[in-house]
Amino acid sequence: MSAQQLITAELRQWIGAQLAQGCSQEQLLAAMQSSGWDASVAATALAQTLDPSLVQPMAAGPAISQAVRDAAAGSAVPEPDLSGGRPVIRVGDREVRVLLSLRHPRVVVFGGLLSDEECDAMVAQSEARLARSETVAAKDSGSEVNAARTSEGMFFERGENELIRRIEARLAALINWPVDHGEGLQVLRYRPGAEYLPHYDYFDPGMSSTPAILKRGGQRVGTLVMYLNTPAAGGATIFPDIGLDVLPVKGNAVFFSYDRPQPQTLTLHGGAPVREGEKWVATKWLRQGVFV
Ligand SMILES: O=C(O)CCC(=O)C(=O)O
Ligand SMILES: [Fe+2]
Repeated sequence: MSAQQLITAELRQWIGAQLAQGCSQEQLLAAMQSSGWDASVAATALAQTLDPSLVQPMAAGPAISQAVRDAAAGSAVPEPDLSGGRPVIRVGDREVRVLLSLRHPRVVVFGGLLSDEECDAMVAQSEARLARSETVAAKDSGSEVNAARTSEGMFFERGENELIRRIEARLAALINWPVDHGEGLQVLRYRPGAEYLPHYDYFDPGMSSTPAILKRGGQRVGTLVMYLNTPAAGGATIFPDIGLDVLPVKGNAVFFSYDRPQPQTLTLHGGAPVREGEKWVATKWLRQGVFV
């Protein structure tokens, strides 16, 4: 059955009544989803109720919030140009290998994105700052303690130094997404036993903190996790919905994108426990707009 067949006049009337009673667009979407409506059908029904002239959910209507439009239509996302079918993409001075390409969810594994020297330099530059962040976290009665993530992390400022600028320019060319739409690179160090439990990288539309976060560049729509070393054992980046494990190999990277902040993107992922040695990654998160 098509989405339009499901969206009856009665459904739109009911949505209208909920809105009239003061229910927010986001609350209504969440309520419809939890009672079994497909997220994009629910968002389309809501968009059409708010603006009955809508033929396509993409059409802009002044009364429709950005979150609802994204849920209905899907956002633009970063995407490497693999159209030539070549196993190697030239970005600037570097040849990056395409090791795996999956359409849904959109996942691409790259080989040789970073040189060994670039990986070592990022580890060296972040190590001192990780040590400092440990001290802060310990003093500050655990505000940074997150049981789901047992790694330690730090952020580079975007464009912070020559190395970071060079890598950011390469990533932007690789996935066709402007440098200024990216957050600063985050480096994580996992010691043996450390892991990152499965999560989504987009901001949960139902959380009260999300609207303020979205003001700084919109939703996250893509992630690139770069491996700065090769752990002796364990530490794969896992995608439980699709049973994919990406083994960390120094200089390689896994990219994935998500056009809406919803589980149907199948982008649930985590870092499996490191069994032996350390694991170092640098993550670049891509936003819809300019990240400030
Ligand atoms: O460490 C990994 O493999 C995953 C990291 C991750 O999910 C993130 O940085 O958002
Ligand atoms: Fe993540």
